[in-house]
Amino acid sequence: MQTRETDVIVIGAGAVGENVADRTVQGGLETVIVEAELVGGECSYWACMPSKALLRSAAVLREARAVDGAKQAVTGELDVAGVLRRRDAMTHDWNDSSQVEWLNGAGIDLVRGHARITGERELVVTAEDGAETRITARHAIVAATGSAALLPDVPGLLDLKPWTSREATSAHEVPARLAVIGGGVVGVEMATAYAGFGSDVTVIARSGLLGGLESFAGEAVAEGLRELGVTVKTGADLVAARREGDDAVLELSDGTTIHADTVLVATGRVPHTGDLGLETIGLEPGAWLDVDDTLRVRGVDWLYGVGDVNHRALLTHQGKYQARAAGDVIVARAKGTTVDDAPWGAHVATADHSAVPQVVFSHPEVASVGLTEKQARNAGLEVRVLDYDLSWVAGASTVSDDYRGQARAIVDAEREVIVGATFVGPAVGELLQAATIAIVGEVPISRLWHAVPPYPTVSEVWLRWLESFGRPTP
Ligand SMILES: Cc1cc2nc3c(=O)[nH]c(=O)nc-3n(C[C@H](O)[C@H](O)[C@H](O)COP(=O)(O)OP(=O)(O)OC[C@H]3O[C@@H](n4cnc5c(N)ncnc54)[C@H](O)[C@@H]3O)c2cc1C
Ligand SMILES: NC(=O)c1ccc[n+]([C@@H]2O[C@H](COP(=O)([O-])OP(=O)(O)OC[C@H]3O[C@@H](n4cnc5c(N)ncnc54)[C@H](O)[C@@H]3O)[C@@H](O)[C@H]2O)c1
Repeated sequence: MQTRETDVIVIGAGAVGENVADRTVQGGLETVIVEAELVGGECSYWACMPSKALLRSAAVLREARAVDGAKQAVTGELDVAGVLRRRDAMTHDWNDSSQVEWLNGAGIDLVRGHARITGERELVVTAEDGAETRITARHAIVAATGSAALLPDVPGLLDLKPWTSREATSAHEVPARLAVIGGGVVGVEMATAYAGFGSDVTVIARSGLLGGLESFAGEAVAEGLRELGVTVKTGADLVAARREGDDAVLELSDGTTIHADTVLVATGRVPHTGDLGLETIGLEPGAWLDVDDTLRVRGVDWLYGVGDVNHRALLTHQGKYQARAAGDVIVARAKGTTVDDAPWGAHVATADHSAVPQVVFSHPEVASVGLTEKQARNAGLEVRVLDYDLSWVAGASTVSDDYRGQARAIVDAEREVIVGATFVGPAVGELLQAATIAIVGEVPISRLWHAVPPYPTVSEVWLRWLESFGRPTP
C-alpha cells in the first residue's frame, strides 16, 4: 500500500468539498481532495444544474405566452430533444475534465477513489482498480461526502426499479406516465419539468406540497401543477407497490391505485456516511454528522462535516458558505491564529440557523428566506405578518399580463426587523437577496424606509410591506 502525508484531506469533491479545499490551499495548507465519482458532485451532474436546465425552457415559453405581442411569436411547442440537449451540455455529458482542470489550477491535489477513515487523521483510498493509498492529515480531515436519495421501505417499491433524482435529472427518454412520490422540492420541480415535456404526471404527497415553507406557497404550487395537467394527490401515502405487466402500480392509503410507466421516489435524503469508516473513530455509520458552528464534528477535534452531510441546510449555496467558514477555520487552527467563532464571525456558519435562502423553480416559482410565521411564533417571537398580493404592484403588470403572486414578510415586532420572507410568482428568485440582506443585517424597519425600490419593479412590494407595517417614529 502506498502512503503519503498532507496538511488537509477533503473527502468528496462536490461543490462543497471543492470550496473547502480552495480555502485551505489559499491559506497555505497542502490539501488532497478524494473523489469516488465525478469532480463537481451531485449539484453539477444530477441535481441543481441539470434540473434547472430541464425546467428553464418551458418556463421561458410560459413567460412569453403571458405577454401580448410576444405570445403571438410562440407558434410551436416545447422541443423536448432540444431541452435534453441543453441539459447534456450543462452537465458536460457527465464528464468532469473541466472541473479537474479547475482543481489543478487552484493547486488542489486530486486522488480518485473511495475514502474510508481508518483512525485519527488517517484514511485509506481505494481506487477503481483496487489499489490502496493510506493518507495521513497533519491537521484535519473534512467529510464533504454529501447525500443520496432516501428510498422508503414500502413493500414492492424496489422491485419497480424506481427513479431517484439521479435518473430523473439524467434521463434521455420521457415516460408517458410518471408517478412522483413525495411533495418536497425534488418532487415538485421534477413534476413541473416532466409535465412540461408532456408526461402524464401524478404527485403523491403525504400532506401539502413544500412542507416547511409558508403554506400559501405549497397551495399556489399545487394549483400551478394542476394547471400544467398534473394530478396532485395530497394526504395520500404509498402503502404498497407492484408490477402488472408493463405497468407500475402504486397502492395508496386512501384506497386508490395509480398506474404509471415510471415511478420517481423523491422522499428526502440520507447522508453518505455508511461506508466512511466512522465506526473506527467511535461515530455511528450512516448517521448525519453532528457539527458545531465551525463545522467541526462534536467530540472529534480534527474532523469536519460540511455541506449536505451535516444536515444543517441541504443546499449548494449554503454548503459553500459553510465551506468558506470551515476552510478558513482549519487554516486558523493550523496556524494558531485567532479563531473568530462568535455568532456572525468569519469562522462560523451562523446564517444556517436563521437566514437560509431557497428558490424552488416550480410554476409559480417560490423564494424563501429566514423564518416562516409558524417558526417565528414557535421561537417565541412577537410577530407581525405582512401579506401583499404581488400582482398589485405596478411592476407586475409590465412583467406579465397574467401576473399572479404573493409575498409575506415576517417582522419581529419587538426589534422591528424582518426575520423571514416568502415570495411566490414569476421569477421571484431574483427578489430574494434583498430580503436575505435585510435579515442578516438586521436592518431596522425605520432604515428600510430609506431603501427605495425602483419604479416600476416587483421590488415595490417592499414599500407596500413598509406601509402596512407603519413608519416607526421616535
Ligand atoms: C434533484 C435535486 C436538485 C437540487 N437543486 C438544487 C438547487 O437548485 N439549488 C441548491 O442550492 N441545491 C439544490 N439541490 C441540493 C444540492 O444538490 C446539494 O445540497 C449539494 O449537491 C450538496 O453538495 P455536497 O458537496 O455537500 O455533496 P455532493 O454534491 O453530494 O458531493 C459529495 C461528493 O462526495 C463524494 N463522496 C461521497 N463519499 C465518498 C467517499 N467515501 N470517498 C470519496 N468520495 C466520496 C461523492 O461522490 C460526491 O461527488 C438539489 C438536490 C437535488 C437532489
Ligand atoms: N431548488 C432547490 O433549492 C432544490 C431542489 C431540489 C432539492 N433541493 C434540496 O434537496 C433536498 C432533498 O429534496 P427532497 O424533495 O428529496 O426532500 P424533501 O425533504 O424536501 O421532501 C421530501 C418529501 O417526501 C415526503 N415523504 C417522505 N417519506 C415519504 C413516504 N414514505 N411516502 C410519501 N412521501 C414521503 C416528505 O413528507 C416530504 O414532503 C431538500 O432538502 C432540498 O433542500 C433543493
